[in-house]
Amino acid sequence: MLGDDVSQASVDAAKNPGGALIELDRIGVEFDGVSVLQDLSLTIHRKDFACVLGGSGVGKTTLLRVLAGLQKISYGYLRMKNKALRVALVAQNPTLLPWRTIVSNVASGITKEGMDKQAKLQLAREKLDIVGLADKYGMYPKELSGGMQQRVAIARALASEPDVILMDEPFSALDENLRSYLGAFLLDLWAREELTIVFNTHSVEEASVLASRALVVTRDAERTQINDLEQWPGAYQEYAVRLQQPARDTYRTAIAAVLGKANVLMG
Ligand SMILES: Nc1ncnc2c1ncn2[C@@H]1O[C@H](COP(=O)(O)OP(=O)(O)OP(=O)(O)O)[C@@H](O)[C@H]1O
Repeated sequence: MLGDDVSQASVDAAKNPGGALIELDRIGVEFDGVSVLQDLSLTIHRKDFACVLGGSGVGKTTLLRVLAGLQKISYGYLRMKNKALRVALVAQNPTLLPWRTIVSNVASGITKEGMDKQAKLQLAREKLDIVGLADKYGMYPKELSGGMQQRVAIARALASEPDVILMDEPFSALDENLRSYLGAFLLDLWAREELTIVFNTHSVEEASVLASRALVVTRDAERTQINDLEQWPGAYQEYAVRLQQPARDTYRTAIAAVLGKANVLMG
């Protein structure tokens, strides 16, 4: 039994060596007096790959917008690890500028002050290399497939060198094969670059593969709750089994074999 805040804090620190980056403390969001999020608490830790599941309209996008600082909260507290914490958002559809080349689109995501154009383009090329589009710098969005365009959007998010990347159903508009491929790709990137990701999805399958933490949002008349999927009874339970480490490791080994980077994923 934990008697005080200090012992709770030390348990949390041991469980989450990455430390808390963003904390929502009993927050609420109302639109014209209608509650969308109520009394919701959530902590995002460094190196989380947190997948957020929940029915349509439960408030997942609103939650991401709160974490991104784009949506004002009506009450409660939002705490960031520090004022300089950077957050990037990747939307469901890659909103690239059609008249700009890929590298220029990625460079447009760079927020660091004092960088000249050449330095920005160099950084953009590096990010495109990371997402496997080194040979596409000079192309235009319409010349790329949907999956490639979404990788450009990910590169643009990476270019802002964010502490947290928020992704709102980023692969849901893509076909099943591409979706699996990009899921594997993102998992590899997360491990390699030590990213912190919050990822909204409708797919329990997708969450059970990607998540280091899978969260389920539910709401009743008084509260919006967000719980770890492992603790969630009922419909999600059968999937929770897949989140257990041996199954995840097996899956990752398979992905790693495909990507030829077993050492990275399993390291
Ligand atoms: N700007 C807004 N003004 C008024 N109501 C809004 C606004 N944005 C969202 N809502 C309402 O808030 C609720 C939650 O919307 P949100 O998009 O966050 O849900 P969601 O879980 O992401 O849904 P989906 O999975 O279908 O994308 C919905 O009822 C929506 O109509």
